[in-house]
Amino acid sequence: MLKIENITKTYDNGVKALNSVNLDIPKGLFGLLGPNGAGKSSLMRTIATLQQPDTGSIYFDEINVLTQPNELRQRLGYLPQDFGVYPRVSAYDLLDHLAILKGIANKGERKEAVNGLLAHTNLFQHRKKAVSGFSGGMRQRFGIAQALLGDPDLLIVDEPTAGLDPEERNRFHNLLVTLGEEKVIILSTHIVDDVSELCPNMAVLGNGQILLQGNPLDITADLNGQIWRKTVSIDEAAVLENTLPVISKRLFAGRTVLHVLAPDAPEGFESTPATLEDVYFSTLHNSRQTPQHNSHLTQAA
Ligand SMILES: Nc1ncnc2c1ncn2[C@@H]1O[C@H](COP(=O)(O)OP(=O)(O)OP(=O)(O)O)[C@@H](O)[C@H]1O
Repeated sequence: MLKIENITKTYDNGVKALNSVNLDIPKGLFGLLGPNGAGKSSLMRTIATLQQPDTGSIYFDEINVLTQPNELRQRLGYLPQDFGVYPRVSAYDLLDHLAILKGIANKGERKEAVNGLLAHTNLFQHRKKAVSGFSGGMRQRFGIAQALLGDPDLLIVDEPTAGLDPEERNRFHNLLVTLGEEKVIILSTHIVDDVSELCPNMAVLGNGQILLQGNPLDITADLNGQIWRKTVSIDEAAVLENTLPVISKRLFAGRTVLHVLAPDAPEGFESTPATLEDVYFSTLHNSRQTPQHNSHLTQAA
């Protein structure tokens, strides 16, 4: 269990990236969802002991993450958002090199670990190819392979599926689900489907604050009966946006589909089942309307 309490971080330029963040993260896949600039990477880097917060504490089981960073690193695997190491050396050699850096000194043990991880991430048949020639999906799977060196029980993956094609994304999801059976995995993303497909627990981070947390099914069910849909022209959408609480606007077959959050149906709108995307957009919408009252949106996990 990872316990995050009252984490706050203001950078030297005055940006308050994290504002009293509290989270309890159990074993399994945990989705941390938020728009660009919400503070996800700041939180991931703090948990990964790469930067210190101004206030607060983080415990992973009995380890005090902020005062015992080396102990945490022994149990941590991290795939950063900008894992940019793609040299012209083979996947096997690069992973072997990273295994040495991770402290796996014994040659036989290292060979077993490296081959095992390449097989686990479906890269064994590509082990002799240069990582620089890998596709986006293969690179991300290689990134996971390096994060899994030393068999960590806390795994942090920051925006891992951005830029992957649907097949690669699916394969990557299946890999995460298998790993989630025995580890705490934090998946930081701005892609709602990543969370709805994978995570039994999640939180929404906006403007450095936890706006909502819980089980995706439960928090989605809470909105049922309050989401209304209408397909309109672009001009009509602009008018309705000024008069109704529109939480999302997306294109479908060249037309605009509006979703509105309201207790009763606005004229011409029909009921539609709530989705996690509705939850996400309505949470962000509400926090923008009343930024000073964000705390009332937080639900118990
Ligand atoms: N080292 C830094 N120095 C100053 N400001 C920073 C630094 N790192 C991040 N920020 C700012 O802190 C805020 C949160 O950024 P962060 O990268 O944590 O968000 P994010 O949710 O991961 O978004 P993204 O997906 O765009 O990276 C942003 O306003 C960003 O510009």
